[in-house]
Amino acid sequence: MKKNELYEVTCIDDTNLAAGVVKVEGRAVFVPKLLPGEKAEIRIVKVLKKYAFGRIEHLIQASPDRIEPLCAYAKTCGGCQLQHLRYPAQLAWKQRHIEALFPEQNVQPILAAPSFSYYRNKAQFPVQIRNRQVIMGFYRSHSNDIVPCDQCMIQSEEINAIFQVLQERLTPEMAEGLRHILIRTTRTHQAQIVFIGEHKNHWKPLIRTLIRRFPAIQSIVFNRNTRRDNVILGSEYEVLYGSDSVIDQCLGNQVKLHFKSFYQVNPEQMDVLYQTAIRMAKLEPTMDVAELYAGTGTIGMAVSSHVHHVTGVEIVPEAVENARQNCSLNHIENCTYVCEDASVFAKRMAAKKKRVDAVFVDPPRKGMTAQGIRDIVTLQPEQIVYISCNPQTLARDIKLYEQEGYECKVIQPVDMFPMTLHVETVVLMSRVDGK
Ligand SMILES: C[S@@+](CC[C@H](N)C(=O)[O-])C[C@H]1O[C@@H](n2cnc3c(N)ncnc32)[C@H](O)[C@@H]1O
Repeated sequence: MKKNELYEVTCIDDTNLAAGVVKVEGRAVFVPKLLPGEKAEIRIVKVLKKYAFGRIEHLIQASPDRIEPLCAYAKTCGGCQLQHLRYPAQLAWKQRHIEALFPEQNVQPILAAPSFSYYRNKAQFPVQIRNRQVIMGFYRSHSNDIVPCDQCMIQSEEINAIFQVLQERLTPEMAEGLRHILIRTTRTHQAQIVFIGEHKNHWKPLIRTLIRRFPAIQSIVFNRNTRRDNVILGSEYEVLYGSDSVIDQCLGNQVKLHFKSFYQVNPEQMDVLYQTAIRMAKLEPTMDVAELYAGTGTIGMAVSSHVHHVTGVEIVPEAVENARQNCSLNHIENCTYVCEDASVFAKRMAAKKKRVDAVFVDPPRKGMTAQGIRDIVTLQPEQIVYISCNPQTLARDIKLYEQEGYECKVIQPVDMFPMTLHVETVVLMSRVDGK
């Protein structure tokens, strides 16, 4: 097999990155977006020792699950990977991949999102200047090239509208030193814009236009980031209009959100996710609960009415401040928030012999460390509810919990991210008796 050769193939399987798998001369070839059962002519683009990569030249026989993507940029933009699949087929794809990762477990049918377009409340647009022109959009897959686009079909309509004005008005002088523009919108019709870059520019006329056109804007911030890595936000910032936060609503609670605080990106499915987690845990009014990786306290606040006390732990100081403010905004008196590493907190609580009946953990994509899991286990909670946005790290971590004396009762996938490969999963684990 050589680069550039053409082959007629039938797709026999697919990977968790939505690449079809075909066999050519006994060797596996991975072909992005080719679906199982499809016949296609493919061109070999890269040959390695044990496998190769190809791309679809033309489809000979398309799957009934295939559709023409709704988004004009689906072929070039790396943001969505499943636009070529009907929504029910996207759900089936996610279900199949989760079941393959957890073959022995009780995996429930995935909870579908009520809408598969315009659902996201936060976008981070990279900004570059090319040939004296400002380029904004999303990254091409596996690249730092920006695919310029004037709208995104998974971002909220408000984000698209603000983005369009920024595209019209942002001159190369204004964009000099800028790296990203973050836009966040809320269900309460508030909006926030964060200009992220090395230095401020003359943005006053642009800001005047934005706030005149969009009364929803409550917060415009400049965030200085001079780092050379791919971390988007820097530490220093200056409020240019309004405040550094917006206020949203989640399950009847007001949620103050600093621009540095994490918040779920699909608000409708956020409610479903948290309700699922609360329903799974058998909560009782006498229970003391820990909420690890708490963000702005959204889970803890929703849990608080079912239990005696919630202690939340979060490492980002602004999010901890939000969690505390959110409890006062909502007159919740049985939640306490601590700014600390989750596993240091667990170790400290175990040393104090603090009783914890149930633990909610919701770590970032990289999941937990083995030591973090051992530290949580030293608290010996009856139940652990693990919320994860990365099934691979979740599968790894569940094995560690099982080795530490917990059993996995139920796994509930929730589709938080239609059109993309990503999926959120809630798992209930309980302590095996006698350990
Ligand atoms: C996936 S978010 C979940 C936040 C929150 N539960 C929610 O649903 O909005 C993970 C959170 O963990 C926090 N975090 C990351 N590393 C941490 C650590 N070592 N200890 C405590 N919190 C951490 C992040 O700042 C982020 O707020």
